[in-house]
Amino acid sequence: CDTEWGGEDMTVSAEKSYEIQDSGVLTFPEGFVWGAATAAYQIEGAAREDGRGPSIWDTFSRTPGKVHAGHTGDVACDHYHRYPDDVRIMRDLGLAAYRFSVSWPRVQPDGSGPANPRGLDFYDRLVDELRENGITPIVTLYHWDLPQTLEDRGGWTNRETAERFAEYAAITHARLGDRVETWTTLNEPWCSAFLGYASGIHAPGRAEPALGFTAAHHLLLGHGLAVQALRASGAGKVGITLNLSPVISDDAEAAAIVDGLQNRIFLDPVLRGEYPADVVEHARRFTDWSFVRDGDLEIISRPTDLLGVNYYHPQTVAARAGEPANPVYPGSEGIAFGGADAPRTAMGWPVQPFGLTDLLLRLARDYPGTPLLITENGAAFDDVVEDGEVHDVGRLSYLDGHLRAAHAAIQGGADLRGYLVWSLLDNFEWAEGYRKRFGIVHVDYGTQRRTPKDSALWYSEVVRRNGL
Ligand SMILES: OC[C@@H]1[C@@H](O)[C@H](O)[C@@H](O)c2[nH]c(CCc3ccccc3)c[n+]21
Repeated sequence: CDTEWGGEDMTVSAEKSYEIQDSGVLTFPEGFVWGAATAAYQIEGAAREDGRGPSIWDTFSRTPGKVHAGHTGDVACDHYHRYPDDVRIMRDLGLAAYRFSVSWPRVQPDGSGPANPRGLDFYDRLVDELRENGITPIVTLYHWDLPQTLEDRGGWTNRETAERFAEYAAITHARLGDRVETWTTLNEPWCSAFLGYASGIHAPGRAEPALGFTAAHHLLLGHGLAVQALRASGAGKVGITLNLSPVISDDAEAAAIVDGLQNRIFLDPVLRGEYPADVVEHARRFTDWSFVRDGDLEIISRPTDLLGVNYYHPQTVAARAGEPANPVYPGSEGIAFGGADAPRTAMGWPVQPFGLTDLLLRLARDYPGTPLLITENGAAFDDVVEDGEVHDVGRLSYLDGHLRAAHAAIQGGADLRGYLVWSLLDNFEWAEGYRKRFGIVHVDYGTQRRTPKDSALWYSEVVRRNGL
């Protein structure tokens, strides 16, 4: 594959530097962590129960036209009440770990001030249920459900939100830290900033390119302040989860712009303590970066113990004169997106497992010393329940290919510690609502019946064997 990286000469040789083994037995390292991932707003429901306050996704999903068919997270998978059943499914599948997010508006309904004890009580119950079933909890503190009250004050475009986030982190760790060892601060700040504030595609639905950069910085500052708060509270392992995509292009300049806006704008501040110079320059037409204050980058780059990697597919781009900017990549005029020659998932995303190997090897090369954890990888396909079974061959094949790609990266020297499939359950897929299913377990939203799909049964075998 001819993958171009941005910045220094990152061209991966045209010849692959690795081989994805597509047959035979593959064994993962001893202690490799196998699990699944979800997020609060996507599965919990109970949107107004036990004192939970409104989040920007409660507001956004009620805004006409923003979410498919006006779907909301009011009920979702009713996980708030059905979590014992869901934990039992994970136990029966033999999963070792479960990544879930804590709902900030459950813990602090207005995003600040004293904790709502009943909100924390739910996570107490969940963590205890997981540990009683031999499953390690991995907590995401922020998976997009910002308390609406904070958005009313500017949300992530307001620096104070970063400070509120650190307070929320401290409160949550104080309650759960004796039983939760692994914490990630943010899930995908790129989505929060560039889907939420630059393009309006996600909550809070603001569409001003400049705000994407301001929000990105305050999200990163919130990450750094939360890391400080977690360390002060005695946290074990702390990290951040980023959605990262290798960029495939014949045009090095287009590749560098997209790689910078998607990947390096977050990787470099967190792992190198600086914004990439080419991105700073590129964004000058939108922002003067005056929101960056002395000392911010030192806070943002506080040492962490792991990097959560969410990978779904590469970005294929080409230079094309006259192409309008892609709103989630401010300043991308003249760059055409898409065009990968590959099978597609139900999201229209290309199935290109080699992109995961390329990504992991690039991280190992450019950001050495940071243990990696695949915190999300998975696929949506249109599933059908037939006689109580779901033969999701497309998803099973996607997962098989990506596990082989992950194994190739480990063989190539990547320090990959685990893999968490997205997602345990079919759930609320943001702007797509419930029409896109990523779960290895099917959810009938009318009855709330769970049905492990063929991919779940296959994955359970992979976990048992620690390999393919
Ligand atoms: O779209 C599948 C999953 C979401 O359900 C997760 O909540 C989120 O963490 C997540 N990130 C990505 C890649 C970035 C992306 C997210 C949403 C829409 C388009 C791209 C895919 N996913």
